[in-house]
Amino acid sequence: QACRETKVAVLGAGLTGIEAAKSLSEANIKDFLILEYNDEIGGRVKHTTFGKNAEGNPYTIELGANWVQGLGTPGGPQNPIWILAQRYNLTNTYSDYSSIETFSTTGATNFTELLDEFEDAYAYVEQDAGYILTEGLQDRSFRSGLSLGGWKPMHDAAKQAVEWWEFDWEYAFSPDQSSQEFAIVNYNTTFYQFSDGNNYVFDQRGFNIFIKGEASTYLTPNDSRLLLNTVVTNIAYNDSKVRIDNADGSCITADYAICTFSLGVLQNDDVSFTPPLPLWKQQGITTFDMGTYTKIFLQFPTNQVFWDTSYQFLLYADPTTRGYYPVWQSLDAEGFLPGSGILFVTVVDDQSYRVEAQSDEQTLAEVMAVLRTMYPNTTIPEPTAFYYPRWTQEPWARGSYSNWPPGTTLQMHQNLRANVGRVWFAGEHTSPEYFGFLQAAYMEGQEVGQAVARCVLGQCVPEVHYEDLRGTTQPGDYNPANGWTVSSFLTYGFD
Ligand SMILES: Cc1cc2nc3c(=O)[nH]c(=O)nc-3n(C[C@H](O)[C@H](O)[C@H](O)COP(=O)(O)OP(=O)(O)OC[C@H]3O[C@@H](n4cnc5c(N)ncnc54)[C@H](O)[C@@H]3O)c2cc1C
Repeated sequence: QACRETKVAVLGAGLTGIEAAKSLSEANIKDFLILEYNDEIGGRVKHTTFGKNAEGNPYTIELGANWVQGLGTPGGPQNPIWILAQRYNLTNTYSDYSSIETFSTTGATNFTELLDEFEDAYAYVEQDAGYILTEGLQDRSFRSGLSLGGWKPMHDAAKQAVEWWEFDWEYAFSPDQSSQEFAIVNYNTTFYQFSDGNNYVFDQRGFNIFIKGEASTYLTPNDSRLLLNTVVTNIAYNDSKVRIDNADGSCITADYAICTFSLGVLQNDDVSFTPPLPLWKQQGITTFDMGTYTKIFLQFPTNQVFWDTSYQFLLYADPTTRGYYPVWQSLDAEGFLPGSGILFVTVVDDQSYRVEAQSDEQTLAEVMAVLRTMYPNTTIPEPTAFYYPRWTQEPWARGSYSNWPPGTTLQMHQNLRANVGRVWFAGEHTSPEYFGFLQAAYMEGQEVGQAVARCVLGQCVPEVHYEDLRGTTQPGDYNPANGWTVSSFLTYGFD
């Protein structure tokens, strides 16, 4: 069977793929095809309908990305996602992390003073990470830094909850499982460079409207270059061509491919490569971690809302299990969806795997038991709607977003990022600075589109990779060849 031919096959229509094809288009390369597993563009920016409003119509809730993280300051650099959020008029509200009520097994219990204690230790970790980076020292775990900074939660449930809120809730992994150096880099490049604000998006058209908007700047409605419902199964490559085979038996031949599949998809062999990827590339893929972040949504009868709706966040300290239904968010709050009766709780990592493996009924029973512990003297009704996604079970995502384990280097990451001949790789996971965030996908998409456009125009510059890894990164290696574009010590946006 003859394969459909194109110059560039863009694999995946998440933010990275849509930005990559936009860059190709801007370089006047219009001969590309975008192949996408799902029936719409947007990837991990994904919503569903949930519950009912007063008129009986469903609400839209975000299952994946929910915040614009790090906005911008006047005169300072702007987060490109914040610019797009404004361009496409996304409905959003500032998340006020000081609007938090804390709970233990005896109900509301104020332990917010522990937040300051954690932040004192965090200041130590920041400084230590700075030494590691500027002196070319060995990276360690974030836990090691926190302990040296005097933060030792041990068996203190409240401290464990505070640590989870301050760390796991962002990285989807514990401090033990995370790089000290690169967790700080990741925080600084977004929140010190742009600004320390997070705005929660609850646009009823869905957050992915901005990605569709970006696509519409170069794709016509029903553009024949966008192939939805197309599941890639194999990527074959040699010195002159790439061939893509799909589950429906169709195939594409291209001069170049841009693979934007998530780290989880690459790690789980959902897509095979012929020949198998070289060892250095496989090492890059297996070294980094794919996290899972699960939001569990409940809607209660609006006349029986039992929590204090003046708070945005509720933090529960479970006495035995760290990360057991710890952070609750109220959407029934001023500036969000008042009167909605919607509350959601987030779990990550091993707790996510656990709830993914059990039935909705089992999870609901656990969630309700926790709520009844948090509000011991209150009658709590059963919810009228209940829903959560199972991210690791989605063959097109296999988790939520990537993280760097302890002891990592920029060179290890460059092996995850670098092209293998005519196959280029990009996604949130290929950004060494903004990994996990939408801005990572945006910038890496643009970058890879420009790089492949140069190839098509006969000026190809392959990306560097490293056959031998030596365990540390020397200061001069923090350069664009390794994907490093801004200093992680910029402080435009922090007060
Ligand atoms: C639960 C959750 C919460 C998050 N919260 C935030 C947040 O608040 N703020 C923030 O900035 N970021 C957040 N993120 C991260 C953000 O969503 C990602 O960084 C970003 O969407 C990644 O874009 P991408 O294009 O790199 O990957 P993706 O969006 O995964 O795009 C890859 C595309 O490839 C397609 N694909 C995969 N396999 C195949 C195949 N075999 N064949 C064809 N197509 C395939 C997929 O369907 C997908 O559309 C969150 C993510 C999750 C999951």
